[in-house]
Amino acid sequence: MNDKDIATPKRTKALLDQYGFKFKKSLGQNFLIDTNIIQNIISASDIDENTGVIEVGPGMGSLTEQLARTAKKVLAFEIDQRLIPVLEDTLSPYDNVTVVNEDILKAHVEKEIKTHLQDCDKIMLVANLPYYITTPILMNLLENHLPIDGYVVMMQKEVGERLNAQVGSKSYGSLSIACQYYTETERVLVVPKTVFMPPPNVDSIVIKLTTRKEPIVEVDDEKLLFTLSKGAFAQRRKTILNNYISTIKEGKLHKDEILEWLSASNIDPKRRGETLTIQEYAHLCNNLKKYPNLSV
Ligand SMILES: C[S@@+](CC[C@H](N)C(=O)[O-])C[C@H]1O[C@@H](n2cnc3c(N)ncnc32)[C@H](O)[C@@H]1O
Repeated sequence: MNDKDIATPKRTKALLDQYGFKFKKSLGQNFLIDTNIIQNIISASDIDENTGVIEVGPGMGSLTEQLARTAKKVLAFEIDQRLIPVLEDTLSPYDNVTVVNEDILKAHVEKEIKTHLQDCDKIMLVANLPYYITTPILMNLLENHLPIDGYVVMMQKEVGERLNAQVGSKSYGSLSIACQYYTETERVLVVPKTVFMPPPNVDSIVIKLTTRKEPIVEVDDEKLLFTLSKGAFAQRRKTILNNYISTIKEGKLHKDEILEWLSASNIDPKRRGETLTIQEYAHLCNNLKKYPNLSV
């Protein structure tokens, strides 16, 4: 770190003035202005000179420049065309960074990894995410089984708590199940609003997700596992039976079969979705095929 780092109020303001840049709230533009937080993110990421890093939303390059100093290569996706000349300027000292001016939800990420990061031993995704699309970004990358070993990502605190929630807790839901199916999750640090320009309206958290080498549960159909866990939380206060009566096609007609399926999976129909472990959802998922009338 040095006094020319981008992640300081002084340098960030100077860049904003130089480029006449105005933040777009709709793109989740809250830039980091604290080098300590960036250092914490980098340390949690276990990056070394053989690591390839993917960054979503480099902004003006505050995190990117520190990643470029630590990793072998950085591949950054930035949707906002106005930031491209700023990044060309701020990242000019580094020849190991590629900036792709694309929407991360539309980009062909796997192809870009093959083109730019194929000679890296390990690939990490490290980002201060645009909060309005945290879940689609992560789910898209996880569901497509991209070759990413882990993720260290800043997001809205409430969403981070849902990703990392344990069974039975208030934040536990279908997002916790989906994330924990693919990764081991860990809370890194809670971040105050004051380290951003402009400060966001919500608190933030950095979460680390380590991709599992082997799935935590064996299921015949991953999508069905997530559909069933979403269905169980359709109305949090309802029992699992009542939620499945409404989410399963013609569930009212086939209530007895739903009861049979729950019983064959050792699930008490009066339980609520938040009390079921991922192993129990996997049971439900693998048993469903025995009940041809029950489709979701
Ligand atoms: C929270 S800011 C982080 C900026 C910078 N990394 C920092 O920490 O200072 C989110 C960044 O994501 C970019 N962004 C928003 N939506 C995006 C998308 N769909 N694809 C790629 N980048 C996006 C924004 O333009 C912005 O630069």
